[in-house]
Amino acid sequence: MAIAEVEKDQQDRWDPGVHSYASMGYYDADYEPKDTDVLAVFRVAPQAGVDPIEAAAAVAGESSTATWTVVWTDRLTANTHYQAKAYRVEDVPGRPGEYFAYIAYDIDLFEEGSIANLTSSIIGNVFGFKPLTALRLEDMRIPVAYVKTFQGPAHGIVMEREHLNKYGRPLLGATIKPKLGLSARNYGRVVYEACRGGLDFTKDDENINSQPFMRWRDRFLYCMEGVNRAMAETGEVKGHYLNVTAATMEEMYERAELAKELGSVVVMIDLTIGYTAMQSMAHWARRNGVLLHLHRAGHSTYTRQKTHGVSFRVIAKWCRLIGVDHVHAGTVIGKLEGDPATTRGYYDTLREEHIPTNPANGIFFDQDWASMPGVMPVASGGIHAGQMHQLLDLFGDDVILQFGGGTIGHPLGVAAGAEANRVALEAVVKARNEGRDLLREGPDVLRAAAERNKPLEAALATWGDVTFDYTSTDAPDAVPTPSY
Ligand SMILES: O=C(COP(=O)(O)O)[C@H](O)[C@H](O)COP(=O)(O)O
Ligand SMILES: [Mg+2]
Repeated sequence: MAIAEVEKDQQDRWDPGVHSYASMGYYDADYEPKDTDVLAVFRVAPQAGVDPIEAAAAVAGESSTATWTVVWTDRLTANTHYQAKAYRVEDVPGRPGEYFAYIAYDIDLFEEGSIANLTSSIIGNVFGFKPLTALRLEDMRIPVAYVKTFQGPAHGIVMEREHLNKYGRPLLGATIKPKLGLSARNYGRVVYEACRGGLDFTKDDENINSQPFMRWRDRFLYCMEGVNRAMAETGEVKGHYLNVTAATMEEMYERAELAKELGSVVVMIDLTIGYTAMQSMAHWARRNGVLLHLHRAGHSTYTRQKTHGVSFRVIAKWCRLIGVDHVHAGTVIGKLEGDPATTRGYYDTLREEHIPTNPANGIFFDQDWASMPGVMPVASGGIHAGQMHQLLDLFGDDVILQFGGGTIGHPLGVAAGAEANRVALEAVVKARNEGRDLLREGPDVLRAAAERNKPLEAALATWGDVTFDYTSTDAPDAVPTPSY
């Protein structure tokens, strides 16, 4: 069924049959969004011949109350109240055939504190709608009234630093490699070496759960042995993100309980477990005083392409509401996708209290978090000590810098790899605090530190020139600041 054309649709709103979504009230250019509305901006690519306004109205309709034909039961409801309204439709600069559709949803459409419910509306059916060739959810404004119905981060950045007693610098971590195949005792040895060498955290990889080569209970025991020995030696709080991702909630709770009993300061989940499971684990983490790390496993399948899917800035917002303490948010300079401006937008979304509209960073709406604590972003994926000055310049202090290969691949061993990262970090933080220009002087600062530290010297010699220079797939469009 083709969607009817707006201008030809002269039927009465309640005549049976198929009307344009616009004429049914899902487009209203005069609508003034209320402070309590949930707002969304979609990138809409209509099929040839489909009017962009009607496409936007269809997105509003299919993501709120509408179906393809008039239904008389609408008249049993306050239908104009419940209808989402597309209130602005604009060309995307430089991208013919793509439009930004701004849509307002009344807060009454959503269950309090439920990302499952929010997403079943906003990204429920509409991405498969035939009149569109592609659709992308670019950004959302979550109104304070709705923010207040969510728990938010189990602890947040401030409390995490207090638990760990670590201030004034980024935290350091490493993902244990190889990703799969190590036995539990060897795995625990890597944890110990990396933590005693100077890292704050080590981490299970996203696909480490409970496989035949290493069952979860054995992993937990040997990892915590490594963490405890490293804490005793260094006098610092250390942690290993014990991944509790499993097939059922019951199994995840069982694993998390053992992690807590063994004294772990942190547990980990993967995005693949789904929003409801993430929320359950965030509540568990708050109740039990254990930090919650989230690996965004799988996100690139729907975040990376500019024309279809969901921007990671929206996923970041959902994660803050859900209540994780850490989430991977990109490195810009590492092995995985990350446009600098777009990535900055993710970091702001996770950490700041109030984020103003900023099209240069892909931020379409003002977002007020109403004192909800910030999430610690994690920069991870193909980074090494030779980039420490760039990482500090890009992300500042409230970030976890994770070097998996860049610790465990060190030619002098795992502890040396960790030490190289810690020495590099402390050298660039000191230089920054002395007012030196990190981007210009960073390489000299690192070289000077390497003269007094063999592990850093070896790290720079091994990886100093390694970069991943590829074109980003998701740079922001040149959008003028909206004035909704
Ligand atoms: O295993 C790694 C990194 O290993 P290494 O440090 O050896 O490259 C993580 O899974 C990625 O960082 C995920 O990507 P993102 O952080 O972008 O979600
Ligand atoms: Mg990984």
